[in-house]
Amino acid sequence: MTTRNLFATESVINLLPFDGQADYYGNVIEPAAARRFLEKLMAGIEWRNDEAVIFGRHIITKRKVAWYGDSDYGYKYSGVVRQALPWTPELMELKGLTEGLTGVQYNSCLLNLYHDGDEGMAWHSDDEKELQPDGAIASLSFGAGRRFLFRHKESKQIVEVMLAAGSLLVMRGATQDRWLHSLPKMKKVRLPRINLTFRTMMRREPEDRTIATPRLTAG
Ligand SMILES: O=C(O)CCC(=O)C(=O)O
Ligand SMILES: [Fe+2]
Repeated sequence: MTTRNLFATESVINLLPFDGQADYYGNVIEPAAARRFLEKLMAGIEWRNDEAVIFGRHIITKRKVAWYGDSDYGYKYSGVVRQALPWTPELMELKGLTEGLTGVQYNSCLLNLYHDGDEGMAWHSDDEKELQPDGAIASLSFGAGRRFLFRHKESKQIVEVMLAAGSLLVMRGATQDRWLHSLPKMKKVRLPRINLTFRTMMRREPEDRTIATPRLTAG
């Protein structure tokens, strides 16, 4: 598939005014290739509803998720340990592209499927202890353009970006420590969006190979 590998780094913009770095690379995948990736990911990923027990209630989200990674990762969620699924060819290709652009190696990918604008993700930080501290989290978007917000934990300052199909956003350094982020609902959006977040998990002992999934949130 055609991807734009040569990318002018001067067109990368850090969206955050302080306390972190959120590099928006804009579109790194041509529109036609981004559409093909969307179709392949829609059909080829083992999507499942996110679920958890919160305050004793069993919650199932409309949003779907999937977890892929190097062979030996698992994560524990609601008392259930799930294994990372092995990389698909599309995910390997996108991982390679992302690694080339960001200069970081990733060992896992959390995928989100928002069927339409009624689904989103509430404020959170990706600061699970199993993630490499201050490690980069690289987010590729396909399908419907959606708003993505940052909110500073102390000043409450908001930063907004529109995540277009084929675009790359990389959160680095102190970003998770100092800022929350969210994907607000957009009622007018009727088309699906798929988001891939490449992450680096820390290696753990075999009996303790667990990671946390992102918080269960709206959508
Ligand atoms: O869908 C997005 O762009 C955000 C996903 C996200 O924040 C996450 O999976 O932790
Ligand atoms: Fe996140």
